[in-house]
Amino acid sequence: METKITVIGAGAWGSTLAFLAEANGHQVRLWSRQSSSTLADVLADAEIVVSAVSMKGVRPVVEQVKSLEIGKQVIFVTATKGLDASTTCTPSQIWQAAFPANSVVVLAGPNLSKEIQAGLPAATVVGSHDLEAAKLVQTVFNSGRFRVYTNDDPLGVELGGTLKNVMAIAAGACDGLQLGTNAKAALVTRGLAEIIRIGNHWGAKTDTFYGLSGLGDLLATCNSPLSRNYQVGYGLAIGKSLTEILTNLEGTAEGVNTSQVLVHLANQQGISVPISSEVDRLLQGNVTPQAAVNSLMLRDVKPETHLP
Ligand SMILES: NC(=O)C1=CN([C@@H]2O[C@H](COP(=O)(O)OP(=O)(O)OC[C@H]3O[C@@H](n4cnc5c(N)ncnc54)[C@H](O)[C@@H]3O)[C@@H](O)[C@H]2O)C=CC1
Ligand SMILES: O=C(CO)COP(=O)(O)O
Repeated sequence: METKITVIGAGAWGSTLAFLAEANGHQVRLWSRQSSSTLADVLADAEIVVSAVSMKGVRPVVEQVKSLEIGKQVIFVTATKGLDASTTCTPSQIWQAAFPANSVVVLAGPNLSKEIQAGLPAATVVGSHDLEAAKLVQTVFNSGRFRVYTNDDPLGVELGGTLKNVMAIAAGACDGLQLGTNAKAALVTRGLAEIIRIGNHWGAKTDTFYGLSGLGDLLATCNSPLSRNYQVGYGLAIGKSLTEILTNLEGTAEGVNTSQVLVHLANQQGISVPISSEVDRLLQGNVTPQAAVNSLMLRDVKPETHLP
């Protein structure tokens, strides 16, 4: 059945999601700030609204959409991976607060857009408290090149995709410093433990982080030079400045903002986040990449668990 879909945000990810839905025979409208049509035009009679703007655009876009007449049956799908700098909310929390009567679905997974655009196979997760809405979104995007799973823990799906960006910066730095495969494996494994610790504290399920949107996305972005977050860490480790890296970066590296918001929140709430703290210090220019490694290696010894 053909569904009317509007994708907001025509960056790398929004364009890819629009392409995938269109390839499945749906009627897709792609909107960006540069579009000649208004948001009101492209949202008229939309059944599914997909938001793929970067984190800084979420609140302004939500405010614009809120000023329009949106029916309760419209499903919102959020594909942004970040935390709001001023409120620390996740994108789905912002959408749900603005549209309490609508279903909100989170889409996240190991989805480097350039690989998907090149026709390579990938899988993703759609998480929602409304499983019927998640199933509809699953059928809209699922295909032989893009396998879509459902999940009933949207917060876990969203936090997996968001927090791994911080670890991808660390992994890029690890490779930039040429620390080897053992170090990288240790970093990614302890990075997952840190993500689970934070996620549990905020109410997400442990199991979700072992899925595609957690471990899956962590593996993809920590191992691929296509990841913008990885590129940030790599660049810092080979001596580039953050300003220089971000100026030349193709698109958005959400982990830069996420690290800051996350570490601030974790300190307030007493959650132990050693890797994220070193990433944040590195991004702020308060530690060298090698000193950050030393600091992590020389922490007090402890049992192997995701608990603090
Ligand atoms: N590129 C990728 O491989 C993937 C990206 N993501 C996530 O999707 C989000 C977008 O990523 P990309 O498309 O790669 O970034 P991008 O930098 O290519 O595009 C960002 C888009 O957001 C729009 N935007 C920003 N502020 C706005 C505002 N105030 N109003 C309206 N639009 C605004 C920009 O115009 C642009 O179209 C990020 O949160 C990213 O983490 C998720 C999965 C894969
Ligand atoms: O989230 C992504 C892949 O799943 C994209 O990663 P980057 O934002 O680091 O490029």
